[in-house]
Amino acid sequence: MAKLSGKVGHQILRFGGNGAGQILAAAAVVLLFCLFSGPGSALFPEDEEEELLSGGNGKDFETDGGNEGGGAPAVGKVYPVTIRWAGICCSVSDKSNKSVRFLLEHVSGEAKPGRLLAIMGASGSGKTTLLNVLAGLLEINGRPKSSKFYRFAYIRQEDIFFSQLTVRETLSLAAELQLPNTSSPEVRVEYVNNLLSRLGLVGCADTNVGDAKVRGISGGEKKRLSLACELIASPSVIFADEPTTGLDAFQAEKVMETLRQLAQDGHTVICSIHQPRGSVYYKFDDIVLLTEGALVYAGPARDEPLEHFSKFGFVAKPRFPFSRLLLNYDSQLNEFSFGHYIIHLLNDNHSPHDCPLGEASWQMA
Ligand SMILES: Nc1ncnc2c1ncn2[C@@H]1O[C@H](COP(=O)(O)OP(=O)(O)OP(=O)(O)O)[C@@H](O)[C@H]1O
Repeated sequence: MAKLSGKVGHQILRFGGNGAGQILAAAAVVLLFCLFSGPGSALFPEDEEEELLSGGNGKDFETDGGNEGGGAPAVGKVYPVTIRWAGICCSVSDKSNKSVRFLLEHVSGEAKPGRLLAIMGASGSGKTTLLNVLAGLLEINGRPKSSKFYRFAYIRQEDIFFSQLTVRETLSLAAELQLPNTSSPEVRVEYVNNLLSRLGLVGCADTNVGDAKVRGISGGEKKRLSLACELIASPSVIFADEPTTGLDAFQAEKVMETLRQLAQDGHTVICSIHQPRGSVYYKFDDIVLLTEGALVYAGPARDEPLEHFSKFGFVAKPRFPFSRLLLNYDSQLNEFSFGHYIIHLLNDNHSPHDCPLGEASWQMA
């Protein structure tokens, strides 16, 4: 069984001030970019990790494709990577080590290149925990976090930028630090222009990023700028933790459309999401549904989960054309979001502990 070793991640740092302080702050930002934003996400094979991690149920975490020849892949080239996981467990113990709480129990699934996978479930169901396990930020089945055979990007809920740089300056700085020294300034400028265009950031390219005090670009633009900075390292896999949190419907849809586009460009994209609107939900290719750390569905998105659950006698009614299946639970109308729909099913008939491998274990009482 896994022990949750705590989250490993980038630090959140803010800089401000004027004059010399500003220059020092900018220098600090450059240094921090080197430390935290460089091709740091790009991890390459270590001999001891060539053997795939193995748990009680056999292989529990496995990747196909990637950088098989070893060494860094060429900049700009995205190597297709499939990630499969089975029997993932994750637990935390209290300080005295007397009681153990399972955050994930025997969770399985698959993420493929060219497809956008959403990890869905109610608040506290284990979405971020699973994302962190898959991204190698937590221990897996009691073993230290694994090295990856491929480049990956992790987009956090909080966006970390130097507020007084423009979008173009932010990307140029990231490109300066991440592209090989051999690339000429002209190549880097063209690279940045391409990224601005690909991520829909041309219109705000010369706007300051801004912060809570000084208005800058919108939340959705910040999220797309985060993606743009990460894309410089040509990640095979993109992890995004709740990428639509805090965004209005329009911006949320634009961010998800960008992620869908990146999947179509060959990246394997995995995001966690709490309660997507119908218009966002229909961008997903695959979903993993969790409740209380247990898997209740892993497979194609769209109408297939509904068909799956209808086999067990559960039917969700549409309310709006663009948000069917995906509403908050409304006891008067008896309509459910996916998360609540599944919790209802579990509470009535099962405990999550009866659900080791999703589909196979689902039987109506
Ligand atoms: N380091 C930790 N120590 C103890 N409990 C933890 C730890 N990390 C997560 N948890 C607990 O595990 C459960 C799942 O957390 P997680 O953040 O994965 O949920 P989530 O589905 O992403 O929720 P949300 O949608 O609210 O972000 C929660 O009850 C949380 O309190």
